[in-house]
Amino acid sequence: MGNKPKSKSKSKADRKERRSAELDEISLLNEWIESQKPDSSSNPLALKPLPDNAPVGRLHDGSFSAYSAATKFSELPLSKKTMDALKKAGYVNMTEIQRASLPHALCGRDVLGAAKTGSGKTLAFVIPVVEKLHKERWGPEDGVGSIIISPTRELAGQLFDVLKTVGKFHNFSAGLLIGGRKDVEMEKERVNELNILVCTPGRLLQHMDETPNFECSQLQILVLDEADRILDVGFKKSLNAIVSQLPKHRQTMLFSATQTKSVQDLARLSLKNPEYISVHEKAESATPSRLQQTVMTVPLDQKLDMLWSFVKAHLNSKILVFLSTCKQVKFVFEAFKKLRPGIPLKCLHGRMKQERRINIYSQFCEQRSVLFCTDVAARGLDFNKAVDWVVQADCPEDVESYIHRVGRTARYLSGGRSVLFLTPSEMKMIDKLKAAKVPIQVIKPNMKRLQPVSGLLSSLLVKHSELQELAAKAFIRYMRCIYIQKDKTVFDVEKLPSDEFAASMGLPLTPNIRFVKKLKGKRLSVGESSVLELKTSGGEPPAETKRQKAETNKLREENLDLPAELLNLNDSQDEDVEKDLLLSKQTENEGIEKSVEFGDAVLPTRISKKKKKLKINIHRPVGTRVVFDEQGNTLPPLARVAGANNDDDLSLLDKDKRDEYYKKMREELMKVDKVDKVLDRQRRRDKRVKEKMKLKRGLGDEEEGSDEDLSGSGGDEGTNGRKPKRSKIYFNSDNDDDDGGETRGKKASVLDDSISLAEQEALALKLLDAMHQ
Ligand SMILES: Nc1ncnc2c1ncn2[C@@H]1O[C@H](COP(=O)(O)OP(=O)(O)OP(=O)(O)O)[C@@H](O)[C@H]1O
Repeated sequence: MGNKPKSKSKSKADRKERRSAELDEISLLNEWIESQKPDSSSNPLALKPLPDNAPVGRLHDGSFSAYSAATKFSELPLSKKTMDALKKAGYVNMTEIQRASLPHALCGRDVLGAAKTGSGKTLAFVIPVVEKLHKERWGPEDGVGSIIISPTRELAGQLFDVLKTVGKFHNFSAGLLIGGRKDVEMEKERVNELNILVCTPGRLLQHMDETPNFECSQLQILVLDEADRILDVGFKKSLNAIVSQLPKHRQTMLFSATQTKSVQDLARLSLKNPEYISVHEKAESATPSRLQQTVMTVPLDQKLDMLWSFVKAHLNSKILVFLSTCKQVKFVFEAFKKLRPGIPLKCLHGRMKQERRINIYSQFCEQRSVLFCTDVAARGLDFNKAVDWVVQADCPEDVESYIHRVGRTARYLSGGRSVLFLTPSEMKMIDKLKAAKVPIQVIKPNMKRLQPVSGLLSSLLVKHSELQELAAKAFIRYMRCIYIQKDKTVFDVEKLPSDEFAASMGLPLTPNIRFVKKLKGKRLSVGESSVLELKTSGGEPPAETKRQKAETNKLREENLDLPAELLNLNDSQDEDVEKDLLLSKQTENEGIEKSVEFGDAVLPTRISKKKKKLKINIHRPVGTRVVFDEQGNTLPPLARVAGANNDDDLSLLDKDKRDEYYKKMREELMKVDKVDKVLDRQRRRDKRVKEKMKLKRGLGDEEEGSDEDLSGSGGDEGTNGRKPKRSKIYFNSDNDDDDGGETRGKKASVLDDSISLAEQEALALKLLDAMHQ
């Protein structure tokens, strides 16, 4: 007891001491930052440039110098708490991007950081985020001080982990806000208490729109990881909406391996004289030097054979396989899984439930396996540094996409390998990669070792109808994806051998691809001479016609306004991307309708060919009713009820006639309603009578101790004075409907004895006939 006050005062003194040390540290940091401010006497906006390779450093007397060549974190003006956390995590030496950007970021400047994949960009922005709040002595009551935005949920989760590592000894509260999590209500209750948010754009916007009192007016730092992707058209609307709710006076940092320099983009974020730090701009290659990259030509109809052979030849590796659409990922995963290659297979795409996505992601981090994925896994993910191979089975949509995909291997100091499959019509991609300083080696596959898989797939598809459906959908989505690609010098859907491709997937017939037919039709209608002209001039692939281009652009715009993952374009990104949050009801419906038009993923069986296809107008306003006639033609609303046809459009009738018509309709409906009510009463009365009779019969049986055993399971169950099972009573009583309430025994005998099997069959056929008429 006596010791208590003593220890209390001791701990109080300790706290006081720690606090004063912290304040000293903060004032030292502020001093340093002050010393870094632009010279106000000359040009107030000019930034003091740091010389190459000369970030700040800590001098022997403990003060900071702007221009000493710091290579270790310990030489930076960082708080002790951050330093301790970095030390604990084993981070000692800085990577190039960290050395170059941290000094700028720590003194509050806006930063545009670019560095190769796997080079440590995450720490380059997480450290300043934590340090800024520490310096401002941020507390729980101060609300949201920093926001880090990521394009995908998995990446957001990963960034959150790094934040937890760096902020381990700080007292900030941080939250991971991503779509697909069910606890949004709980999130809403607690989000106002958070100091640092790591989020995807959709979820952040949801909180901005829906959470009472949620505000970010005190925001100090905004970070966009994979900035070029977030500034892309797919996130345009949500990002604009987010930025409009943030204070203009803040520090903003953008990081990516493929950084944007677009003035428009930067203007959208109101960056103030940002420091553009691109540490590898002068490097020989745009990709990590420890990455061996190869490319080979694979005809489309041999792609699956090649992929299967590759997987079979690398059973002890961790392999990431990129495909362009969710449906393909699903199909290849399901089909290969059934063929049991001898290595665990997994799949990851944006249409999976969030929980499963997280599980798959962490399983793949731990286990040697093959992960089939869309571009949802292309950016930022750091699968425990140990992916051996990145296989791009489908060509990426552009060079940036390629760089991010291959960047999932050869991270930090480790090595890795990648292979890109290109169809003969996509070979232009090689020139583009080389022009962007991607050192890629063209190799020839050893065809002798190719293990054809198409035959196996055919028999699988015969056995599993759901797989056949999936194959058809995957086929159509792939063709559609090529059709809407922007870069027509690489992607030309007309050059693809569609029949052979369908056959290689094991499909018995080529699914109907309406948009390709349309395209071909249009090409022909342009006139042979102009097509010939285009073909002969200069060996370049024929350019798009104006109309075609307009159509493709329209499709892309319509599609890209929605999150790409939702549309399965390249399914990129969260594509998440936050489909449930970003879409207004209208766009959501439009998306569905569009997929009706594109995705007629029906196997062209004889039956479906005969059917006349329904034409659904995708541009009709949401909520309008469409009525189809027997042939599948659309009729004006209520026309069917009125017995009207297309020519007799109600909208053309004048007001009086229309009113009269509606009056007549109302009267008719009231009559029908009356009849319905009478019938319903009758039906209910019958039911009650039947139930009463059943009950009576049941009691009678019990009283009589009937030996009758309808279950046919022997006398014991029926004769022990026990009540027969209710289900049995109901089974027999159903037949009472036809019989007008005859006794159970009699009914049973009617069914069993009085009609022969042949008679029963004839009766059933008659009934069926009557139903079809
Ligand atoms: N200073 C460091 N010392 C040791 N390891 C580091 C250091 N900085 C980063 N790393 C490690 O390097 C790996 C890659 O880092 P990070 O994920 O930040 O790369 P990135 O540049 O953001 O890549 P991407 O462009 O693909 O998003 C991570 O495993 C990280 O832990």
